[in-house]
Amino acid sequence: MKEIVSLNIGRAGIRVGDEITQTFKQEHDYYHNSPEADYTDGFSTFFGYNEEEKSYQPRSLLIDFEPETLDTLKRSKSGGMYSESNFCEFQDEEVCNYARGYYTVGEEVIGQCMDRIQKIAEDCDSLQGFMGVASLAGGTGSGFGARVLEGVKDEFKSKERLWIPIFPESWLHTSAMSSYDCVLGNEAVRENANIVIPFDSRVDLAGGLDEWKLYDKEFCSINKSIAQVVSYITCSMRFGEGLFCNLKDISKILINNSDLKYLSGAHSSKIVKADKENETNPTEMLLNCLETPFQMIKCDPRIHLKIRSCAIFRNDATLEDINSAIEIINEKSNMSQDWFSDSFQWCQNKLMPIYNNEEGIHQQSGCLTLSNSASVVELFDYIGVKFDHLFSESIKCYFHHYQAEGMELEQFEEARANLKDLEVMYEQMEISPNS
Ligand SMILES: Nc1nc2c(ncn2[C@@H]2O[C@H](COP(=O)(O)OP(=O)(O)OP(=O)(O)O)[C@@H](O)[C@H]2O)c(=O)[nH]1
Repeated sequence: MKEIVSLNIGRAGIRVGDEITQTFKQEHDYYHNSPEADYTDGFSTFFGYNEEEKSYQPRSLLIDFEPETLDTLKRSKSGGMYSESNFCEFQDEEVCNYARGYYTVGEEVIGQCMDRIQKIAEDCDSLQGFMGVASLAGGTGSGFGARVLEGVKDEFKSKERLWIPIFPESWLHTSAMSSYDCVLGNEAVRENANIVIPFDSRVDLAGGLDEWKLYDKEFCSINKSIAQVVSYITCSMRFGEGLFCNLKDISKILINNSDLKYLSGAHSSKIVKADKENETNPTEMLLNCLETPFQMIKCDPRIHLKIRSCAIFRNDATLEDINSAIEIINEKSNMSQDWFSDSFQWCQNKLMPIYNNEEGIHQQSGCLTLSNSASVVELFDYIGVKFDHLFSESIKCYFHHYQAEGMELEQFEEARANLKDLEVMYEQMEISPNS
């Protein structure tokens, strides 16, 4: 299968990236002997054989300026999966905000970083693209993440760029300037990625993932749920057959206008108990995916039009059950009949996600929906209002920190105006979906 290079930038990017890697590894180990899975081929999508170490290693680059996150990872249980070639550490530089990450500090090291990415890409037989994860609320994730994404776009023009930006929840902000970083970082993602799957730290996934508690200090539950969603999206890229056999398929199926490339996920799942007592049927799961608590961005999905949408089932339900679930949703959702039949696609993968807790390893039966939907406007509105709050004051709060790094007022105004334009584009599409 064609390879994907993972780029995990800043603290959140590295921690989420590690959770994704662990999830992949667990699934591949678990299904190693399954006749349905092509282990060796599919495993190579995200893992490569390291001749020196004589072992498979994640095809990832974990990038940070502060040693703490990487040091903690190296000491952790999963640390042994990586080798030094996975780490890109630029120590002793405080990044603080987008401007330092993109310009001052970023400028000094982007060359080295791109050399490392180039090297990983050269080791691939047939690279299909990149999958980046970074928070937009920190200087490294937003600013240096933007620089790396831009570099990847320039150097690997024909390759796919799937970006997973993590948007902050206000009380988790590490810096008062996060609202600026978020809008500036999002502007770079909008311009340089070709598929964007945002995660919103405000979401309450408790409804969807009742085994996990949200807002634990170490972000374990939200990181696990992001990893689960990525596991669904890449399932066919790793195990074959399904909707998204490569990154290009995501664009083909869900993006009909390259300006509208933000995809909203919703996920519902249940641990499969031996007695099947707790089992949730596909209709219930699909209906859950239309409810607010199951969304990856905080929104009411029922009031927004979905331009295109798909469902990925990972369960052992019969085709009859899935078809009847889709029929029921067709009647209940806000999709018009014509539009639904043209644009909705689904697939089933019988290899279920693996869930690990103190009681052992379990399979999870679940469903993910991924939609190109105007509901993302609710997220844009949230970060836009926060930005305006800081920026509209006559003193333009904190702007001098960015100016000191060489940024100009016009860049702020442009990023904000482009965010507004994006909102308007989605709103117009909602009014006339076929235009
Ligand atoms: N989902 C998730 N969010 C996190 C995690 N760690 C930090 N965050 C959030 O990410 C935002 C800050 O981004 P970080 O990734 O810590 O910062 P950074 O990109 O390393 O940038 P600097 O620290 O400024 O150099 C804050 O909103 C944190 O609450 C994590 O493991 N998972």
